[in-house]
Amino acid sequence: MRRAAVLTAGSWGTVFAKVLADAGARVTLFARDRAIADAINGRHVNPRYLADVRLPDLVRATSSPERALREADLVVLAVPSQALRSCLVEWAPLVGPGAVYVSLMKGMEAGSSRRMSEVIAQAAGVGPERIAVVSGPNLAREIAVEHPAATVVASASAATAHAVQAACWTPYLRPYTNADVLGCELGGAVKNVIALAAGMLEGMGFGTNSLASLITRGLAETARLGTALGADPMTFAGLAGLGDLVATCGSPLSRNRSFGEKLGRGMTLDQVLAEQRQVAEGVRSCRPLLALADGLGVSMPITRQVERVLYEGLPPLEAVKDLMSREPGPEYHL
Ligand SMILES: NC(=O)c1ccc[n+]([C@@H]2O[C@H](COP(=O)([O-])OP(=O)(O)OC[C@H]3O[C@@H](n4cnc5c(N)ncnc54)[C@H](O)[C@@H]3O)[C@@H](O)[C@H]2O)c1
Ligand SMILES: O=P(O)(O)OC[C@H](O)CO
Repeated sequence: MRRAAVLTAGSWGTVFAKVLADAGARVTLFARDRAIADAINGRHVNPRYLADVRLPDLVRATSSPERALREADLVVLAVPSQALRSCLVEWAPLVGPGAVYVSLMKGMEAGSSRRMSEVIAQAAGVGPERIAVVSGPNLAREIAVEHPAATVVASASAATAHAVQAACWTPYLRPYTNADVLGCELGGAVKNVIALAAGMLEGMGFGTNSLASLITRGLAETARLGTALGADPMTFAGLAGLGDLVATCGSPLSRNRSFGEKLGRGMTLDQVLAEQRQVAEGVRSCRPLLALADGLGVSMPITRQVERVLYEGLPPLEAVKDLMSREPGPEYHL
């Protein structure tokens, strides 16, 4: 039987712990708040993030990272992307030799523009064969109540990808493998920025044509950056690209979309941040993505406008006007 540690017990970590247990693993979920760990052990619910879904008996919780990581052969990481590096400074020395790291995160590190698998490799000092990334259209709430969905397990090592695939295959979650770690991670990070824009459109009262145009052109700029970095263009037509973009931009369950919707209704960045209880990764990933694009001379006009709304106070309607008034060009250009 596999032994998995999931760090931490936020929305997706808690639901993924359920997935792993439903697929047969013994799971220890690390909750920073001891009251959450006690509730999971006593009542099988996470009262903060998933109060109405019973977690399987195979999920146990602890507020000690050492206890969570002891004997784990899968180390599943679900923290806000900006916190990962400092978490690993504490956690990596507690991880056993040979354990596989699984990233559930969809963000880019501010300052370095590194992807989460790159942060893991660097901060934990492990090779790419010991790292996998799980990404796809996986709104935690829907997976929690077992609505059928698919996802991607990406790793540079086929053996690692297959092992993680087997570890999270349940009747309601169908994992596919992919060797393109870069493309899968970029798809997950950029879709959060595009979902902020989708929310803004909703907040401003625009309709389905606007949303479909945004999703399609958002995918175009994702693929432009990805291929310039060396990703497989096919990845962006898959679950971690188009699939996740459609799910996140279209669902009121998305934190990024909801965040954008508030901006679209006229709230400021600080006002929305003050209300936000869960992470909206696009807010902090926007600039590191643009830094990558600028370094390569890649155009990402939607991401650029989202950044201006977030950090320059540009009214969302002005951002739309700027996007629409650019010189029209061919649909496809690299
Ligand atoms: N929720 C989803 O539907 C979903 C689905 C797929 C991927 N993801 C990705 O998973 C990652 C985690 O998202 P989430 O939904 O679980 O977020 P969340 O906001 O629900 O939970 C974040 C968790 O991280 C912990 N945390 C916050 N700051 C921390 C810090 N400084 N150090 C250590 N732990 C800290 C919190 O205690 C909490 O347990 C994100 O990158 C997100 O994009 C989320
Ligand atoms: O709630 P969001 O916006 O972080 O999106 C959640 C997942 O990434 C959807 O696949």
